[in-house]
Amino acid sequence: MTARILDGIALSRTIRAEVAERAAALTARGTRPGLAVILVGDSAASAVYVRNKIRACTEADIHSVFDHMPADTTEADLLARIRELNADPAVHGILVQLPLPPHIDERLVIETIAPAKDVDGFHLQNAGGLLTGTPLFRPCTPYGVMKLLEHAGARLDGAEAVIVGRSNIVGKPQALMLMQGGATVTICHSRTRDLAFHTRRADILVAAVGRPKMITGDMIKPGAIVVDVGINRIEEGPDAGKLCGDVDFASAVEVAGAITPVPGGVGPMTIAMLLVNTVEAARRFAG
Ligand SMILES: Nc1nc2c(c(=O)[nH]1)N[C@@H](CN(C=O)c1ccc(C(=O)N[C@@H](CCC(=O)O)C(=O)O)cc1)CN2
Ligand SMILES: [Mg+2]
Repeated sequence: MTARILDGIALSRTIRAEVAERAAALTARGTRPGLAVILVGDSAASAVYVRNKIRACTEADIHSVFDHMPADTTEADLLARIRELNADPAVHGILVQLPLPPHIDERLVIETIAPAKDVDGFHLQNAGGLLTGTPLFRPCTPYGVMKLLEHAGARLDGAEAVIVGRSNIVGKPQALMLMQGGATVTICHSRTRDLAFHTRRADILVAAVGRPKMITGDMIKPGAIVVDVGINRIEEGPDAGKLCGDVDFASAVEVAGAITPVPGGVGPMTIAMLLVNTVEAARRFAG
């Protein structure tokens, strides 16, 4: 049996159209939603993601401010810019593209963003809010995964969910969201013994480990929903330059019940949920 493909491009389009309607309604009431995006340095991948975020804002008629700062920007200058944006009433969401150059303390940068404008959901107040069930904003990638699962009709209550990866921006918040949805959650990581033992038990398997094609079909329970968060560029061979996920799609698609592709799965949802959070920030600002 071949798995159903969970199309993140189609769902993200629907969500972005809804966001555009909400943004227009807020603008008509005097608050045009605004997002500030800061990119530090010259990473080609980050530049693509940031460009796509700005384009998505334009399409939804959300005001955007883009600051491209040089790679040698000092931490103090970056923090000063964030403080300016914190005070700017035309900006409701602030996003600093990660990763940052190594001389800048990522945690300090995130903690400098006003929690009410932290549309990435990375600030400690939002991370703590997610832990207790009341965040202002949820991190966009795991939030997008939840929307994909909802759209796929996935039953979370009582399901075995296994996440491979324990990052602050995907693995950990994903675990909390799935647990709050009623799933029994296991988080696997680089020190997990017998990874396949865990992944084969998963009704819902989320791969967010950053290792190309690491999850193969034999590691998947027949009929499982497989969500691939990985975005890896293939370095060599006939597919050099193409993207692949953390899941070996060719073998996984023969076993899973449903699966997200890479590209075209979780990635577009990340951007859609950023717009959702931005409009929500503006709605709260407008009261
Ligand atoms: N401040 C943040 N930094 C980073 C985040 C984040 O949510 N906030 N997440 C990732 C990168 N990311 C968003 O910033 C992101 C990555 C990939 C995609 C995407 O749409 N991918 C496409 C393929 C795009 C391509 O061709 O390269 C897909 O999967 O179809 C969107 C957002 C790290 N940094
Ligand atoms: Mg650093």
